[in-house]
Amino acid sequence: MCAAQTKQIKFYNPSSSASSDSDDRSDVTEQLYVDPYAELGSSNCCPASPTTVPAKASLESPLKRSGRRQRTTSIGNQTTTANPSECIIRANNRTIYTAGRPPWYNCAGQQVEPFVIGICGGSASGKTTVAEKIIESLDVPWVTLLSMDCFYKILNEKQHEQALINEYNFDHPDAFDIELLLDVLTKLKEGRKVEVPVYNFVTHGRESQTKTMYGANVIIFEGILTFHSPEVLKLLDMKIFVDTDPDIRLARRLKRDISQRGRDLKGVLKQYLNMVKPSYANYIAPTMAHADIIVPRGGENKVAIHLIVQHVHTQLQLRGFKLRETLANSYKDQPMPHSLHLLHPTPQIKGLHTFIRCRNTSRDEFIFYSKRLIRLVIEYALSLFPFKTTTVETPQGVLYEGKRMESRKICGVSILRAGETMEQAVCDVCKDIRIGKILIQTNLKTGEPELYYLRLPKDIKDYKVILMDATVATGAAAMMAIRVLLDHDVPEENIILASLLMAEIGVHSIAYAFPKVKIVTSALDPEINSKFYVIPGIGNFGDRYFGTEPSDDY
Ligand SMILES: Nc1ncnc2c1ncn2[C@@H]1O[C@H](COP(=O)(O)OP(=O)(O)O)[C@@H](O)[C@H]1O
Ligand SMILES: Nc1ccn([C@@H]2O[C@H](COP(=O)(O)O)[C@@H](O)[C@H]2O)c(=O)n1
Repeated sequence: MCAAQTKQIKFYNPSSSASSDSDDRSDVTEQLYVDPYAELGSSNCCPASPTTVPAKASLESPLKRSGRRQRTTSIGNQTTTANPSECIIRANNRTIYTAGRPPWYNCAGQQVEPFVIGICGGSASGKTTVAEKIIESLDVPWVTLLSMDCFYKILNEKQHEQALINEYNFDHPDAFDIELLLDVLTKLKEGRKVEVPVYNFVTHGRESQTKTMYGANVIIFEGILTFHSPEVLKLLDMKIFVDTDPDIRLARRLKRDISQRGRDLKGVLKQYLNMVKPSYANYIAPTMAHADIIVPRGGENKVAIHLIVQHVHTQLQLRGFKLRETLANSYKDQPMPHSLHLLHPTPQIKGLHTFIRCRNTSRDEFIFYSKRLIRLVIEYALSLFPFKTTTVETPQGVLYEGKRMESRKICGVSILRAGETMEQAVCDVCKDIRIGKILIQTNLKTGEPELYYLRLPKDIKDYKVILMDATVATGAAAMMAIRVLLDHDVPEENIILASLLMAEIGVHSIAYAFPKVKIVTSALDPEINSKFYVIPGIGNFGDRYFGTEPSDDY
């Protein structure tokens, strides 16, 4: 194939490889993650499926079922997806699969601003290579690489003809759609969703599809004129200029443009001498003055990369990334929030808890008594939705003043896998309910929750949502799920979090970050242990319910 090279946004998540207990990931050493909402199938709703899928299937199947675990092609040293809508899964010649997205908000549930690094330098100076080296050494989850090339303007017919004979100046600032670029970068910095154009160097045009992208912990923005616009400069937290000898740049460019961008020797030289070289002198080299760091020799300059990485780590530390740990150590001895709705601890409720908490309870009994409790929790949750007064006539011809739920648009969203055990109850009590699923797993290396899979009704913002998880410890996973719902425009006050058992700390964390979310549970436990299990607790609810081997000691 003539390398129809598209430079596009890339998503990196190198840290989560160790965490994954799903999929055949023995060869996973570095993972890339694509926008969870757009890429992992947020648009479709699965019909109400009151299933209790066995644990392993439940964990493995979402990615496989969605058919998104696909290979990519590697062009030159670039990583490109065969189809831009697929996940990017190859880097450094190692096969990788989609991974989870770590928290993108702080303990208060607010978005944390990403750290934005701008990399500037002449064409083929090694900007992309430096960016990739930084990402490799950073070992930080959720890093995004965005190229300025995505923002080349769409050419008119005349300009396109000029481009084909190497007479269009792609190195002039006017060649870029700065307005769009500013809009995208600003939104990304705010953690908002953006559509980024995908550029094709062979056709000199944009691909028909765009790439959906959300904010990240670190965004690297690279391009020949990244320091040209004063507005863009203001968005950059760190500015790096890659300074490589012009002869080396020309040699690399010749090789690359001929092998990857469908050019010939004569054309590359003509474009270089008439436009690339003068533009470098006029517009690119002068912006070196804005740089915080100048990196001679590009990607091979290990000392410079090391210093950059150290600085980024310090900055990330300041932004606060240890969410679960922070949550676990907050809110000690605080009064319980008003948003908490605890089932009255009647002897019956206590009796059910006694069964499910006892370590000797058989699996059959555990399921039976859990289901009874779950049903009570769900009924209680439903009672918190708004009701209106209504009058009906009884068979005796007498009027009865009753209540009806104001809206029948209810959606149950389970946090997989334990939350899935609550779907049956919600389907039993709500006719025509929609069901969504969110798979969040803990990264065993970082201890943080990570978002792996998402399936929500397209119009979820119009629904009242019962978010279900069997147990809540620090509240980190529930917070992530709530954040996802908010990002899908579900009003906070329309969310009820329903859980069998919660740790007090988890209730505080959720209530502090999302005070309008109602929290319903059948029991509150006072503590969590160092592994973030609720104490006294029920053990690992998923393992006991699905009969799987304990995934960890608790
Ligand atoms: N230090 C290096 N030694 C040899 N080749 C390099 C080096 N850095 C980059 N290259 C090659 O030069 C070309 C341009 O590098 P790239 O990082 O894509 O530059 P830019 O993003 O500035 O255009 C690529 O083909 C890349 O493999
Ligand atoms: N249709 C196009 C668009 C851009 N170019 C050249 O690409 C260079 C920027 O990309 P780098 O990866 O080298 O930074 C720039 O110098 C343009 O001349 C092109 O040839 N055709």
